[in-house]
Amino acid sequence: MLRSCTAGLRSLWALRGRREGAPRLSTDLQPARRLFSTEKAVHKDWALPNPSWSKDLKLLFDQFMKKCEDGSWERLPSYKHTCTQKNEDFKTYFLDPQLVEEGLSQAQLFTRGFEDGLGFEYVIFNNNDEKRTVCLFQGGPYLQGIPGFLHGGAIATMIDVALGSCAAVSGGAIMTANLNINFKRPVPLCSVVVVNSQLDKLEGRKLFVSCNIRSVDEKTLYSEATGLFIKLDPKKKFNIKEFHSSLRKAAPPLEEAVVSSPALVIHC
Ligand SMILES: CCCCCCCC/C=C\CCCCCCCC(=O)SCCNC(=O)CCNC(=O)[C@H](O)C(C)(C)COP(=O)(O)OP(=O)(O)OC[C@H]1O[C@@H](n2cnc3c(N)ncnc32)[C@H](O)[C@@H]1OP(=O)(O)O
Repeated sequence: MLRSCTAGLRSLWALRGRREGAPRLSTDLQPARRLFSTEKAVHKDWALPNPSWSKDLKLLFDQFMKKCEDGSWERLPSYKHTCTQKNEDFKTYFLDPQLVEEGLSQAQLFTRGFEDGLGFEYVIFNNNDEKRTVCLFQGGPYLQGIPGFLHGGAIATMIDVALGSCAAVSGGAIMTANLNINFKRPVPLCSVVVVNSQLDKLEGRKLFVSCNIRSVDEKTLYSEATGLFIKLDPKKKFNIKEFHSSLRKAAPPLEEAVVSSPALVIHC
């Protein structure tokens, strides 16, 4: 397992133009490169193969793309910056327009904020009739928890995204109210896993969903989870503008803020 991860890391370094055995560059330690204006204009769909995808991930991707041909399955696109109709609807109905212009200009989707192969590589396929989704996920080296394995928070994030997408297909604008996860086996870093999610029950505004995470050969069950997602009520707009401006008023100098106030770290 560790050997395959090392191989994965080696190919990732190769992709980034780094020679094996070369001294570690200080740039390797820096956070993922941030792009703003150009990417916003391009609206690249990130749920498509890139050179960091392993053979397993590409194979599974091709199999599901074949299933899409008769219309029973569809690939869900994924963007760093909001541009799907669902995201636009969310901003229109639930957020203050001024906040969208000012406060969210640098915002990007958490799971798409890493360079190719280093973080979350995934694609989600949806089967509308069966009310289920399949998420193909390869967790990169920046998602490490215990050496050689994925961080539990990274797994939880992927579960949230997979279950959330399954719920959003039926429910539209939704938010996670509850997640319950059983971590049964550690997930090897850089391996490919399959997250199978399904909508179990729809009760008013409540969507009950569940999923399991398995190895590609289906022999290993890594995790099982259930989630409750709530369809948002347009009458209850989120007033995060007030929250932001009250933070701005109370903001101490940055160095002080980073040390003393976790809320301000989020704000920055
Ligand atoms: C062609 C197809 C295209 C499809 C494209 C799809 C593409 C994919 C798109 C998108 C993918 C999405 C993937 C992203 C995933 C990430 C999501 C997140 O990370 S969300 C951030 C974390 N979550 C929060 O921060 C929420 C914080 N909580 C809240 O804001 C509220 O509590 C909220 C909105 C969840 C509910 O508040 P209320 O005021 O609207 O509703 P109330 O009245 O409180 O609850 C409604 C019902 O739900 C129950 N409920 C609420 N919370 C509950 C809980 N924790 N446990 C049990 N029941 C709960 C209540 O008891 C009530 O039930 P009774 O109707 O009375 O039966």
